Amino acid sequence: MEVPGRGPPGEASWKNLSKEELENQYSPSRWVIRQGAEEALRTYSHIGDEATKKARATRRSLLHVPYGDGEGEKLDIYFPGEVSAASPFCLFFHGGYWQSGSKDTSAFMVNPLTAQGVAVVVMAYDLAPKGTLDQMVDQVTRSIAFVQKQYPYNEGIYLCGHSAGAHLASMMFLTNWTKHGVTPNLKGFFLVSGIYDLEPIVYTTHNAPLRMTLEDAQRNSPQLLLEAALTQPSDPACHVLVTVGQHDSPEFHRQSREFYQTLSRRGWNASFEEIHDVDHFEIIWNLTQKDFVLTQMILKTILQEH
Ligand SMILES: N[C@@H](CC(=O)c1ccccc1NC=O)C(=O)O
Repeated sequence: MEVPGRGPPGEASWKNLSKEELENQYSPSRWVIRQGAEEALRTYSHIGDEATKKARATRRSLLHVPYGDGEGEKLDIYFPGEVSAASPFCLFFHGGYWQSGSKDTSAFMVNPLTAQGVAVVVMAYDLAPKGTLDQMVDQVTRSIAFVQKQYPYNEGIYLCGHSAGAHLASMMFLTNWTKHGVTPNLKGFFLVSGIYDLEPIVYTTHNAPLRMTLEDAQRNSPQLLLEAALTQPSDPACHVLVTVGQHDSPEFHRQSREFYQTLSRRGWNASFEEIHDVDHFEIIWNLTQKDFVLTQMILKTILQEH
């Protein structure tokens, strides 16, 4: 598909980018600085794989728990050492442009969080081309409702998503929970290097398996939906941390900044942090480290509130 008509001159708009430049801006691996693109993607999978093996070997867990009837609708729950149904829960949504990644290689944050009394849930959703954006959003919604029903005495549910996973988490700002029979005890969002306006993606090669039309992209863009919504935050105390890596591309920076601004205007208790000296992948794989600045921000937010 051709990139649509150019935006107004002078306006910093993705519509003024050439097709090649748009592809570049939305290819995170081309922006890593310490490795080549391929090597960065391999390191990301390797660290995810090792972190998951370590989490499964050292933490009490429930693996491949069905949250729905679909074949792919499974999640893993990792518990803190002190077994208590009342701990806070952090749900992680992996990235990979809605077409790659797996819960079985995404337990990055499990060890440092469970060590501090936080249960971590890593969920799987149906990747494209099997799953559509609408289905993935529905799966994420149902996985959260499932955790709330299983652990009604939780001390808060926190959502953390990376890249495409941050998009899926941020669609929850717009969920009407009534048809799910439960309102989750949502206390915070950690949105990491996310995409909140899907329209530019329609014109990149990433859309080949997704097959999003412009309407699909708009219906699934929290940036547009929140701008148009008349809704207020369901819980004004619920904290939203929008973060982006210093070495993420300018378009990723713009997406995060604009989404943070919209959340603030809509009355959400939001903050924005550019994480120093990390790229799109380091920002997540460093969550395996308890001393990483973002791990500390997440822990501080969760532990302050209960
Ligand atoms: N082919 C993509 C891969 C990618 O974007 C990605 C890989 C792993 C986790 C998150 C990613 N980005 C967004 O979801 C790239 O250019 O880096």
